[in-house]
Amino acid sequence: MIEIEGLSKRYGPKLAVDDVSFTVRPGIVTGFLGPNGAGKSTTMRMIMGLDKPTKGTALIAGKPYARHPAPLHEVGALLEAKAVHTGRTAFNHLLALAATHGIPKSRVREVIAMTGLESVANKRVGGFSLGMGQRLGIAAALLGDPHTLILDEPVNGLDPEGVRWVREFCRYLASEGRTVFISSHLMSEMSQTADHLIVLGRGHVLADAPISQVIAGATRRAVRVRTPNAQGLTSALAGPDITVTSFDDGALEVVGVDAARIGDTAAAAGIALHELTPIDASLEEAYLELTQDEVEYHSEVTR
Ligand SMILES: Nc1ncnc2c1ncn2[C@@H]1O[C@H](COP(=O)(O)OP(=O)(O)OP(=O)(O)O)[C@@H](O)[C@H]1O
Repeated sequence: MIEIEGLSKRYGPKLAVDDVSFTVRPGIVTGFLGPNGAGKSTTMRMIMGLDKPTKGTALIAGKPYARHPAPLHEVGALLEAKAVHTGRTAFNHLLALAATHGIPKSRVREVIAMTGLESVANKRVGGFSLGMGQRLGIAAALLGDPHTLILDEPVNGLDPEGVRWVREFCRYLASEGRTVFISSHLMSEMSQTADHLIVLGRGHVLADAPISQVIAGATRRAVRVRTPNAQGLTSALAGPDITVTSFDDGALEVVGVDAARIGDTAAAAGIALHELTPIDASLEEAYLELTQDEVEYHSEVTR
């Protein structure tokens, strides 16, 4: 379990993390989602004791990282995934890490098997593909058999097979009862991996809920309507927070009222309907809607 309470981090004039509170529970995968620069890595670094909070606390199993006598057994992390440039073999790289933490050689073999690295265990890490490097990073995070796993953008840059492996492995680790906390800036990725989502934007928590709820809450529900009396229907529907947009092909898109109410309103006004179709925004649109005001750098439209 990870408990974050009133956590803030200031870098000079920049408040990278602003009074953030949430809990990451065991047994499920919790996704940490937000646009670039939202403060995800900074939060994860504070949890791991690598950055000092300006305010607030980040506890793992009830204690700050540094207060755990054997932190590797409590939490394993893959932060800022980058290739390990070393001439060592994967096995020796893990063995060196294990030795400095009093972890037996048998555990090195175990994590190599768990992460599917057997065939490359005796190859030099320097020549690893990004996908193999990620597996190695995850193997290192698992060395101490920790209850909590923190992975920062674990699928960034991976091919589809690598993405699927990380996704399935995270779900497996959670099914063993571990706390699994993974960050991403892609909603589509999280929607297939996480059970619960914490969405961050400009250092603030924008959502903290089961994934289905976040999607439902952020989804802009529109209804496509066709009628021979578009003008009549538009006036009959008029109301605060209801927008009706007409398209060249004669269709109307209504936002702010559901299909049933549109049908009832049309029937009451004696207006025929030729189409009444609810349209859900895509996942990515739902996420963009949630974070649109919170993106640090909007891309400039150039003409
Ligand atoms: N060491 C630092 N010094 C100054 N500013 C920093 C430092 N680390 C992060 N920041 C700033 O804090 C903000 C949050 O950065 P952070 O890396 O935590 O975001 P993120 O959500 O992880 O984004 P990304 O997906 O791009 O890594 C950004 O504006 C970043 O520029």
